[in-house]
Amino acid sequence: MKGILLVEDDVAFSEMLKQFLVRHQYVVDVSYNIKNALQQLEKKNYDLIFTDLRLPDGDGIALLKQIKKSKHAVPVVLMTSYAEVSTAVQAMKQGAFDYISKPFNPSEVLEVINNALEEKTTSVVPVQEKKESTKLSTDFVKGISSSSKVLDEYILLVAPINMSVLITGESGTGKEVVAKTIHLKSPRHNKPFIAVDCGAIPREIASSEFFGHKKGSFTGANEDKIGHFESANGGTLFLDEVGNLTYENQIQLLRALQERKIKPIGSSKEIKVDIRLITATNEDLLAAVEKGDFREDLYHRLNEFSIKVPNLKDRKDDLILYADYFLNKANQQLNKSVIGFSKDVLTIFQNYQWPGNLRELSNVIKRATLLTKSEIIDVEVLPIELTKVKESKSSLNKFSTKENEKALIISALEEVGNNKTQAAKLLNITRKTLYNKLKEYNLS
Ligand SMILES: Nc1ncnc2c1ncn2[C@@H]1O[C@H](COP(=O)(O)OP(=O)(O)OP(=O)(O)O)[C@@H](O)[C@H]1O
Repeated sequence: MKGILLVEDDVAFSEMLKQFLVRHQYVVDVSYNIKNALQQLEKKNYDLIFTDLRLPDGDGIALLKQIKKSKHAVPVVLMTSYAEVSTAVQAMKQGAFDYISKPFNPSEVLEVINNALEEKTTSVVPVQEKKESTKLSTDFVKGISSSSKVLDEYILLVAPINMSVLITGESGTGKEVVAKTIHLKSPRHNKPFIAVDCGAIPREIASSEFFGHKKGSFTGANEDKIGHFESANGGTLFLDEVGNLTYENQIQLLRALQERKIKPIGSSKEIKVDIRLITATNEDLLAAVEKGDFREDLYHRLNEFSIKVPNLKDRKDDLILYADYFLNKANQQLNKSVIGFSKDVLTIFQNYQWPGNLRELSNVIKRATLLTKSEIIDVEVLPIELTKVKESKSSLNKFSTKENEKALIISALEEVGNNKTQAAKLLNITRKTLYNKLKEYNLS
């Protein structure tokens, strides 16, 4: 029987989930905090870890990082509330297998577990091998749509020039891939490319993360630490989610960029640094400047050249190209040999809005590749949000009276366990519109 470690401090909830998993033939241990979870992991080998994002002595991402550092290649699934989904997406970048939002849908829990366990047994790339590979690769696939062509042109134009580049675009459009490609096409390509997620750094340690510190300079500084600026020296520093920097960090960043020098915390010596800065955001930074949340001088310093990465829904000509690319990648990762997509699947792909952009496409294809038992990916292995949107949309067109709209909203809410965000997605309307309609129809 497969063993699962459940890390969750809500005792009632963890007990309920444990019972559910035990009923499905898993052996389950529960830890209520990170410390205990790490002790458990020392004692026993688990097949899967299910961890809450918020724990009394840290967050699930800290636990994830520790596990990834250790020799156990155990998949980690994060449990989040809906408000934390963007953090969970970041966690997946750090190596989490998947995340699942509370309240849970039982079949979703079992599906995620099956995927994670299957992935563990079919994975063909040993974790160790991945870690040791230091060569940076981007796997940048050039699109064929007109907006992709403009994107490629801009990348080639700016790469050789030492300008700061601000990359904008929705989440999952490929901003980090664009940043790496610029670095690889620049004269700095043999030097480090350091990517930092500004949204994931706790504000108390941000200065030390950027500029480093000396041993003993503050409680917990047990050894000297090199900051990201110094690590990126000679190369490129990529700051993702730059809009999340605190005002204080913005000032420090601006100073470092202007003076081209940094001083680690607790050190009296300044260090010269030569970095090229690339930043990315999915927020409207100009609006943040207008509101006074982001410094205007820093904005101009970062935005010497800007590149907007288009949404997937605006480059539908590229869709099949990327779908094929992600299918090949999934085949390699999962040791499968799926050859393509059914016609219906391609139609659904073309009609879907892809709010999660290329990342969502990649995830959908990976899951479908894993689930499919035939050589062709067909509709039944697509996640519900893709297939239901089609149905809901067509029924929305058929029924335009208020009564039917009300019925449609009720059925969408029932389908997603009353979760408003998911229901709005299903109905293809914004959450705000959904709330307005709930009020209008007295459906609280
Ligand atoms: N041009 C591309 N060629 C191949 N794969 C791509 C391309 N663009 C994006 N991807 C893939 O899509 C996924 C999302 O890309 P990436 O992480 O760069 O997006 P992002 O815009 O930085 O996301 P976020 O805003 O959440 O940080 C990754 O798996 C990436 O490998």
